[in-house]
Amino acid sequence: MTKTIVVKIGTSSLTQPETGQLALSTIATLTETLCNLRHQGHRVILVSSGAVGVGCARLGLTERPKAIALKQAVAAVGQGRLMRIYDDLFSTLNQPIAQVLLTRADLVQRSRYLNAYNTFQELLGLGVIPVVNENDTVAVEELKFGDNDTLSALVASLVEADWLFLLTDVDRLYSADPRTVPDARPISLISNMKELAELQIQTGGQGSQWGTGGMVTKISAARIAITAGVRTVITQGRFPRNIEKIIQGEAIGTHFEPQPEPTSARKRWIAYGLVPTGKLYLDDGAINAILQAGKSLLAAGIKAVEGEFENQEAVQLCDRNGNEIARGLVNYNSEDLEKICGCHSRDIAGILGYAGAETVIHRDNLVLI
Ligand SMILES: Nc1ncnc2c1ncn2[C@@H]1O[C@H](COP(=O)(O)OP(=O)(O)O)[C@@H](O)[C@H]1O
Ligand SMILES: N[C@@H](CCC(=O)OP(=O)(O)O)C(=O)O
Repeated sequence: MTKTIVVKIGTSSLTQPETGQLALSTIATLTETLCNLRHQGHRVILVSSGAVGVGCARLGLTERPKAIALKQAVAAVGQGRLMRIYDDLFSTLNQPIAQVLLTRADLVQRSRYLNAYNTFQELLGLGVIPVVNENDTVAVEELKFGDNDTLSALVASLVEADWLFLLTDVDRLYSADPRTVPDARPISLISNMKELAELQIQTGGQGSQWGTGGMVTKISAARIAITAGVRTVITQGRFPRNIEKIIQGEAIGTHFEPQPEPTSARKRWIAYGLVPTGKLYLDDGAINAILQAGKSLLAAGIKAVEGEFENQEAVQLCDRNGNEIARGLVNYNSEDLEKICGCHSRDIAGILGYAGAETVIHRDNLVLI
């Protein structure tokens, strides 16, 4: 049966750790593997990091740049070279590819989100393998994916993929960073997010020298993907042929089982496509009503409002300690919400001088995180 498969490869797998030079044999094997998957009839998307790493190698820089403008310039150098290499290898195997560079803003606006969806569908329908990266050269700090783990999960969610493979430089997820904790326990399967929370995995710092997010962004990417019904696997990039073995049922890497009933596409867009612009702190009654009874959020349950936002923007809903429990689209801007928080719905019109919505966030616009 045709499956949609998203494969993300990180800089740590694409380059030699010692020299920063490209790991050509890995890239070639990855290319062959993805072509095999295409021949088996699957729809394939590659999310490839490496623009900054390859740009650095080209320019003789020995460290990942920290200054934003320099990083953006280096990415512009590296992205072209990266695509040339992919195009050479895929063309040798007669496989057409396409470059798709996205920024966060492309997924925030509903019309652009749907446009991106349509473009992916066309490319996949044409038998093309889209090669996706963040458009690092133009991305502005406030509207960035920041790491390609998140980007790949959002792409997998957008196209409703069956599989997301996060290829990295460790063979799987461990209870702690195996580089610093040698007796860390390997984890093969995570059946749901509650189980993940109970495992209390330590993720340490930033990841490898050239990587961006480390393990923490892979775990949050897995969370986004499984909510969309995408089975997610963290496995080693050095052995791309394992992708085929995993699809055939071999227990390699760490598997995150997809949520049995995926959240609807619109709610996923609210939860992960949009960038929240404020926070609402809720009392225990409101938290219960949302979590247990699936109710809408009323002004009476809001203890405090943080940030500046307009009506219909996305906000985070938090407990008293600031832990996020849900996201939603607000029916009031932050200024009005400050005035009515803690108040009964019947008093809103009197306080604001107009009859607004009865709910602050209607349950159709509210998603549990
Ligand atoms: N709990 C953990 N299990 C496995 N690896 C971990 C864990 N915590 C941190 N890491 C580190 O995450 C690194 C991979 O992240 P990163 O360097 O960002 O890779 P990539 O470039 O593939 O995105 C590993 O090299 C490992 O040292
Ligand atoms: N967009 C950046 C990669 C960002 C990123 O997430 O890198 P990595 O942690 O190596 O997957 C680049 O192409 O260099």
